[in-house]
Amino acid sequence: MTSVPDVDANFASIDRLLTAATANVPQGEPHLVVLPECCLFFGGAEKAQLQLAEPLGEFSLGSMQYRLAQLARKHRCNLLAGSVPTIANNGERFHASSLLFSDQGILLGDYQKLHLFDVQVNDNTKSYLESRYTEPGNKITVIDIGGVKVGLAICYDVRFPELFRALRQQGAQVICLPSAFTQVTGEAHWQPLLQARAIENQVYMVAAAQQGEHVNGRRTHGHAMVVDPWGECQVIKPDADGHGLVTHRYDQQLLSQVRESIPVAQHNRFSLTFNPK
Ligand SMILES: O=C(O)CNC(=O)[C@H](CS)NC(=O)CCC(=O)C(=O)O
Repeated sequence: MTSVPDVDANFASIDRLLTAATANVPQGEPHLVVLPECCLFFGGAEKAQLQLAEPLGEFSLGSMQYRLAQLARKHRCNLLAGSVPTIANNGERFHASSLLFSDQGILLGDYQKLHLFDVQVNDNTKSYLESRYTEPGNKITVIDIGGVKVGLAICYDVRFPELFRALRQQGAQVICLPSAFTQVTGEAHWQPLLQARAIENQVYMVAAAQQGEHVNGRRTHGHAMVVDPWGECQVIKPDADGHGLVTHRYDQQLLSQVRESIPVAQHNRFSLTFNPK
């Protein structure tokens, strides 16, 4: 997507994309659609995201969350909304939350971005300070969808392989990575990072992405793709307005075969610790 700082306009784009994404899905098969980071609001003032933030809908859904749930029901797909703002610290900050809705519109799980992008980049933005308004999360999330374990991570998280190893150790077979990579870092690092995480953990990486030039002049890299556990990539072909989708079928046999032939989980001699602050 090339999301804009206009929630309604992004919802209209998502509705159109979901129509296309679900057109050829066989009845009764579990289907997961992954949207990019900041799918509902991107390219505006960062502070605006704070104003949009809703409480995490554990008991009742906020209005953006409700609309996402309705879309999941309408299109009969499990829907991962890559990072929407949820309230943190009594409204002083927000979490970049990934929310996973079932095809019945039930909130199945959530994840808050753990690693924040406070980074200097040689582009027209120069200096990114995500932690200005965003509160990092403190948990790891793996969710079962139709018998397949789906782990969640967001964008800059992809540079921290320990998170992905932890997700694999918690059973992940698919890892979703909604992203808004910068054009400069994306050109150099996006695909090799995705392939590395897929190959070393023997998982599918489903990497949705913002792409193109946004209203505030920010440029994102795009090249959304699915990488299979062998490292093979299926890359998106966006249409003229920068939107697009790529579809891939989950192959349990391929995953098992890769894990059996190269048993890294058994050979690994390191153990992990996670320090939530
Ligand atoms: O700020 C927002 O509105 C939404 N958030 C983002 O776009 C985030 C944080 S600025 N982007 C990234 O994490 C890019 C990572 C990246 O490009 C890399 O790791 O190289």
